[in-house]
Amino acid sequence: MVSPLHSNGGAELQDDKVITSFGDLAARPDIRPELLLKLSGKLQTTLELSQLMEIFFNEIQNAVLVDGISYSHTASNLLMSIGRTSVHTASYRLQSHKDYMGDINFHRSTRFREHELANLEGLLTTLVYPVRNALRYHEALAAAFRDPLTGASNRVALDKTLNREIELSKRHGQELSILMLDLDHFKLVNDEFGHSMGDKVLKEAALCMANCIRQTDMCFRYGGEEFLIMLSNAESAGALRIAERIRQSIAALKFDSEKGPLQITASIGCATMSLDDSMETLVQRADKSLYQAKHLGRNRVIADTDDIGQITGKSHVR
Ligand SMILES: Nc1nc2c(ncn2[C@@H]2O[C@H](COP(=O)(O)OP(=O)(O)OP(=O)(O)O)[C@@H](O)[C@H]2O)c(=O)[nH]1
Repeated sequence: MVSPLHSNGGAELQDDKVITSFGDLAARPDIRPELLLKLSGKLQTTLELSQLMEIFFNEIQNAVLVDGISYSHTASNLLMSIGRTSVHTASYRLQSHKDYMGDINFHRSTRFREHELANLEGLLTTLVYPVRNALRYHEALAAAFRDPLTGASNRVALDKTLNREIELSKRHGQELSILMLDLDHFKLVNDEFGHSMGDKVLKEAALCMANCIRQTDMCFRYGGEEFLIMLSNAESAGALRIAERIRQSIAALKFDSEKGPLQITASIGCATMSLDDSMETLVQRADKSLYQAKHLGRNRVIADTDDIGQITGKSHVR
């Protein structure tokens, strides 16, 4: 089902003219079945949403000229646009039974005529099932890269992402830092408060990390109670500030249980990329700093700030 949200909206409507390059609109036939068939066939060739939208955008030009298309599905964090935006917009919601499948906007510098809107609606019906399949594919992919307990990205995602980010940072001469974080004495939480409290603590701690970093940064569950946080565009002083913010916000968490209140702490090791770093050496240095933080008494941040891989023992605690 395709539901129109509104059409030709916006404060800047300029005219109501039929665009001349479209020829004689009155004589133009409605969408031919062959076009729908061809479009449907092409839309079945991919499960990538961006490719679907690109195919759709290119193919519909044969029936209705549009300057651009934008598509969004907020719950899946999907937002994409093809072509350019313009003052006139026709907006539709894609829905299959009760499944919401996103909003699509058509943009054009001239107003859409009624029969063009009817044509767009006809064309949109070919998009509904391909978009539904693409969304399912996207969800499956996202789930494969996410740790189900904490919602943080998993190790599979880490290998892909951190390697790429290191390469990009080197190419663009940008700083990159990582934090290795380990919850302190976490075994005691499980042993004294039970495994489900342990799980709750892990979830809340992961939320703290997510809330302390930028959208371009990423948090990965590295192992049981160990996390790796990738800070793009962050030099060592910035990374230390973020690490300290995370440490404090985890230390401020309060949990209630039948066995009484519970508070936890975390130890964090920081490492900032140098030009000869690989993913392995960068992680190793952060890990060494983390080890040092544990060794020095936990609940602290230690940075490996030099280029030769020695731990400086720099501690920033409270
Ligand atoms: N509840 C819960 N516990 C987990 C999970 N993954 C790992 N753990 C537990 O985390 C604990 C980690 O214990 P240790 O490696 O000894 O570390 P620690 O007690 O935090 O001690 P330090 O790191 O030295 O401060 C183990 O008891 C694991 O069973 C999980 O998904 N849920």
